Amino acid sequence: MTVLEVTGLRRSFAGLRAVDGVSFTVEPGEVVSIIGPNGSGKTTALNLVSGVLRPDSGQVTFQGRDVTGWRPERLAAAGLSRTFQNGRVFGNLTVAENVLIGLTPTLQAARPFSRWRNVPVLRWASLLAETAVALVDPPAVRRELADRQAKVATQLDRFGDRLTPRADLAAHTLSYANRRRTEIARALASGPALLVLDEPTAGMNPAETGEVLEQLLELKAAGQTILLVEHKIDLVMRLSDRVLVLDAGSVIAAGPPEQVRSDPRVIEAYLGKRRPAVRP
Ligand SMILES: Nc1ncnc2c1ncn2[C@@H]1O[C@H](COP(=O)(O)OP(=O)(O)OP(=O)(O)O)[C@@H](O)[C@H]1O
Repeated sequence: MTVLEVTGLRRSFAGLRAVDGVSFTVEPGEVVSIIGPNGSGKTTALNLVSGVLRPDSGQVTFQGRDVTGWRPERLAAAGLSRTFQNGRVFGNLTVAENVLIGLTPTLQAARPFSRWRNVPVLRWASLLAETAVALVDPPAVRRELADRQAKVATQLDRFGDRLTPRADLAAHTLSYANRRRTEIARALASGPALLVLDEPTAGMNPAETGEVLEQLLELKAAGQTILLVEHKIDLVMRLSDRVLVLDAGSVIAAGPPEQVRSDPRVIEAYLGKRRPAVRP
């Protein structure tokens, strides 16, 4: 079954068409990258897919379900996790606690009636049940929490010795690259059907970028389906099965990396905009 199907997605800001009729699919096990010049609508497209923004029109179908307009936490529980362009971790929580948060959508014993959270009247019952369980601390919840610790360790180990020795440090003490790794580990913790990454190597030096690329290639080899926005073309070329090129909110090219790279419209979109307007 197609993991993600986006049809005719549109979103304007004060008359500016940031995303203007974008359609694409992501199949199981695929890595699909969205590239394009600055301001072409890449992050807005990710925000529409992951529920951070509501589309003006168009449809988002995730694993066969129409999820258009769903909030990010509901999408996370359904199996769509994402990271953000600037890296968002809770600075005062430890690295392990940050990753633990990523497991919240998968909790069952500790979050009874969590299905009711999306029903306006019943969500209070769900919150009350959660509070009661936290106060009583039954054995099933304790077992679930112990199981979570093991899952956190697995996620941290994914990043070699970058995160595991720092598991108990507050996230604000980490280097920028390690904060980004923590964010990816958190997004992966719930075992998402689709991992959405917004510029996972932004602000990283070439060595750090190469390391994250290797980790993403490992994830891909393990069958993880990924949708990403990225500016670093070498990484996109090595990682992607398909590349989607946006310009001024529209898809101007889509296909395998080599095909897209030599597409005259893509070269024009990139190089045309870099040419100085006035020559001395
Ligand atoms: N919340 C907002 N309010 C107003 N305009 C916005 C908002 N978000 C995005 N835009 C505008 O929409 C257009 C697309 O922005 P977007 O951030 O999606 O582009 P991008 O391709 O991700 O850019 P970059 O590569 O620089 O991150 C830009 O012109 C931007 O200024």
